[in-house]
Amino acid sequence: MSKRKLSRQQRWRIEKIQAERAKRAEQRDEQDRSKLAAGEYGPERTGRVIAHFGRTLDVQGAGEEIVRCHLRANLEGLVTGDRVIWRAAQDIEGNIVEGVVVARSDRQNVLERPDPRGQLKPVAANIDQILIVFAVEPAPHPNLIDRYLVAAEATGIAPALVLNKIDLLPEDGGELGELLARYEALGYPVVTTTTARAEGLDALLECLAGRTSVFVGQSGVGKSSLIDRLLPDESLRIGALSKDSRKGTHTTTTARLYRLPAADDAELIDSPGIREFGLIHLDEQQVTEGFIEFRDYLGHCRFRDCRHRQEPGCALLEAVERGDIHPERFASYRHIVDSLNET
Ligand SMILES: Nc1nc2c(ncn2[C@@H]2O[C@H](COP(=O)(O)OP(=O)(O)OP(=O)(O)O)[C@@H](O)[C@H]2O)c(=O)[nH]1
Ligand SMILES: [Zn+2]
Repeated sequence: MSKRKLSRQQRWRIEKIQAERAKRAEQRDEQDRSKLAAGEYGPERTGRVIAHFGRTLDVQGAGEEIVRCHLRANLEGLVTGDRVIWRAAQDIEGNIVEGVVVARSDRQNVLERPDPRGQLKPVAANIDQILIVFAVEPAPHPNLIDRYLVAAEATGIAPALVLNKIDLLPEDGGELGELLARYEALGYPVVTTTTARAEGLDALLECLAGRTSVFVGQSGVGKSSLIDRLLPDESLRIGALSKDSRKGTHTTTTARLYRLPAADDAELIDSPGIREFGLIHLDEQQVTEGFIEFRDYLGHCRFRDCRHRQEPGCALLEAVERGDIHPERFASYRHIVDSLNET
């Protein structure tokens, strides 16, 4: 009895909070509308979302300025990396004090991850490449690299492989050298790095230049260390935050975009959610198409519904037989497909 009463009370409270929140949003939107109508906001400008906190965003304009903006009520689901149209409010001296985002530009692509209820939610947009980081220690399992590659291929964002901790690599390159050569032969860019030497990041900087990248990869491979080295200047990182967002830094786990002026305006988007990206759920077709060297053969099996297991006339099995598809990649494909049914 008392339990029911309590839950009704709780429900009432939740409804009340939601109603208040909606009312506040409506009021702010009303204010924005009248300010926009009164010309209190300046002309439309383009910008990029570099961090977001609910309905509040940090937007970087064409210059270096970062402006705390809020959203028009009709705009939902903006994420870090989105390109937006915004308008600035200025104080009497002409300094931009805040802004309002009025529209979102079309996305080139979007990275998604499941929320706690298992529904896919966007976490970042307009990314040029996914850097899959692995290391000499802990040694990578080829399956895991393939899994990341498949997940990257499914997003349509170009993957590249980064082998870190090459200071721990034996002189002859060992097995990893062979593994890298295999991925290079498939056409994937491969970069080797170390945070232990001054010049260890040169190749990485080159690969980052002029583009927007995200780092993904298993724990302990050195993603944080690489990012620390790329953004050595603390102020550069904090520079990505406008004044009041600094207070709330630890309360947000959303993605953040960093600019690296030293590398031809390379951009990095980082967040714990993105780092776990390889572990998203995929279906069998996505996995099959995610092995890029299979693409030439798909559709050429004798049976249209071929599962590429032991069917006669399977174009993939024949390609493995001929040595056109590496047996380890094929084994890895099997392994990943089989694991789909376990989750
Ligand atoms: N020898 C060597 N060690 C490195 C290198 N880069 C990073 N490490 C070490 O590897 C360990 C893990 O590095 P992190 O940067 O925390 O790894 P991470 O990928 O960010 O891990 P998560 O935060 O768990 O995702 C640390 O002890 C680093 O000091 C490297 O190039 N060479
Ligand atoms: Zn087949």
